[in-house]
Amino acid sequence: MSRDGLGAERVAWSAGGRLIVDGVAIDAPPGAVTGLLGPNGSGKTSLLRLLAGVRRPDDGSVAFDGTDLLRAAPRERARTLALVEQDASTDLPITALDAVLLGRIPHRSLLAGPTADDRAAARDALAAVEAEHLAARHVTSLSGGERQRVHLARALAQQPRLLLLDEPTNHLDVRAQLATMTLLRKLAADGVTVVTALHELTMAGQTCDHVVLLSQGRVVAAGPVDDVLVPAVLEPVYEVRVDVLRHPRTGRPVITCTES
Ligand SMILES: Nc1ncnc2c1ncn2[C@@H]1O[C@H](COP(=O)(O)OP(=O)(O)OP(=O)(O)O)[C@@H](O)[C@H]1O
Repeated sequence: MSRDGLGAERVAWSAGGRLIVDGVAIDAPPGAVTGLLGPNGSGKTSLLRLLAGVRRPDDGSVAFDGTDLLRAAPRERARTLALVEQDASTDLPITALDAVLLGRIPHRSLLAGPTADDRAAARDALAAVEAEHLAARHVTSLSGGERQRVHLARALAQQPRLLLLDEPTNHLDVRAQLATMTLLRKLAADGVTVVTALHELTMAGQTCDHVVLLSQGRVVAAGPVDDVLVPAVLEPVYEVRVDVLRHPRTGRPVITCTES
């Protein structure tokens, strides 16, 4: 496969005797933010873990910039992609700076400690998520939102070409949510391929270029936000009444949901 960005085909994974991810195909181009949407249990987290190589699919292929990610060595994969997991927890008694420095490991020789460049990259990553002030704090003492920023910083320090995120804003206050989505847009503008699971449909409408909508482990719609974030597509999947308004300044979709 030779196209740029992420290309997954026929990805399937079963667990507990059930097909959880059912023949999923995804195309996520570089320079774009692709949103992964779908109701609870539709398979977003499972799919992200398969794409990241945390789990191995039972079937299908996952390629990035023409390289087969499923066959890539773990270190090569860690230099290519970073996954920001939902509610990732760390019980290690390490500081936030040390947690972010973990993101530098794929970039240095196995036995070497962090270099001055690694420390600078880690501090830059903490600054990018407005968490410099947390550098010396133990991660176990951080709030949910603070921890979420540190996990994102760890992924940024990894300097991935493919960034996969699982609901990266679910613990963040409104300002931090907006800052995170602005950061994702900036990373995409710098050429990173960004794929993020989201629950907030309006946030997806304001931030994403493309969206992939999952239901019961299958892709039920994929394409530009204006094609997918429409009542005819969303209502049967979420089983709510959907109205799509236009944001007065951005012109992008604002989605309101009411009980059907
Ligand atoms: N290891 C597992 N064993 C059995 N079932 C699993 C396993 N992992 C996930 N599932 C099931 O697969 C389905 C999809 O789960 P997944 O976490 O991928 O959904 P999701 O779309 O991320 O959901 P949410 O929006 O609630 O985070 C769920 O029904 C879940 O219970």
